[in-house]
Amino acid sequence: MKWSNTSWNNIQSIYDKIIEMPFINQLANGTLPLDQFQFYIQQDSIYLENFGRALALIAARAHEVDDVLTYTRFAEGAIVVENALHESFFKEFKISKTHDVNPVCHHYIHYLKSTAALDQVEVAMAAVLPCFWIYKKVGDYIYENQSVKNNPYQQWIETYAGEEFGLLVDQAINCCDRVAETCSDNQKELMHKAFYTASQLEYNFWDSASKLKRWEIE
Ligand SMILES: Cc1ncc(CN)c(N)n1
Repeated sequence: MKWSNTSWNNIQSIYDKIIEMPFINQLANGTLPLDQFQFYIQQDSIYLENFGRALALIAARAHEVDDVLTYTRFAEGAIVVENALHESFFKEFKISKTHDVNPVCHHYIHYLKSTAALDQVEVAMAAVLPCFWIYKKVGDYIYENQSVKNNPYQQWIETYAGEEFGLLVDQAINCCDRVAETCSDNQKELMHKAFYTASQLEYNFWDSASKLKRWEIE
């Protein structure tokens, strides 16, 4: 079995919980409270910049030149393309920029950057994979189960359900499968663990937005 199939099987229960989350269901039917979406986009904008930095670190450390280019493009995509979408959300939903990073976003971005800087590069590739793959699956799930017209969050849905994003996701999955072939069983296990941890963080990221979760002490 491919590394990616085993890894997805390991996180299937997390994914099942994600698509049952009120945040995801309300995003799908357009009823997500505005303050939750605003909070999510504020944190996600911080997340994307740092996700881009983690991807650039992976690019610098990749063994194959093709992977250097691929992860450089991923980094550019996270900062330029996805963040451009956020810029339009900032205007449309009257969101103000913030530098206040909430606890989950803080944990997630520092987990990705430290993994990208210090762990084996194959493990870092596995750690960033849920950011692609889970968003694609969630985007597709929402797109296929849409029941409303004029959903205010339609642009978000179309970004992640779109073909363009799907091609990037396939590249990220294929890269992990290819590098996993060069790894020992122990290293592959570390890749699985990184994929699992980042998937837990994806769940927690949405959960923290639905609870508008800030630091207990500010
Ligand atoms: C937290 C998070 N994870 C993933 C994505 C999709 N790149 C995102 N925008 N935000």
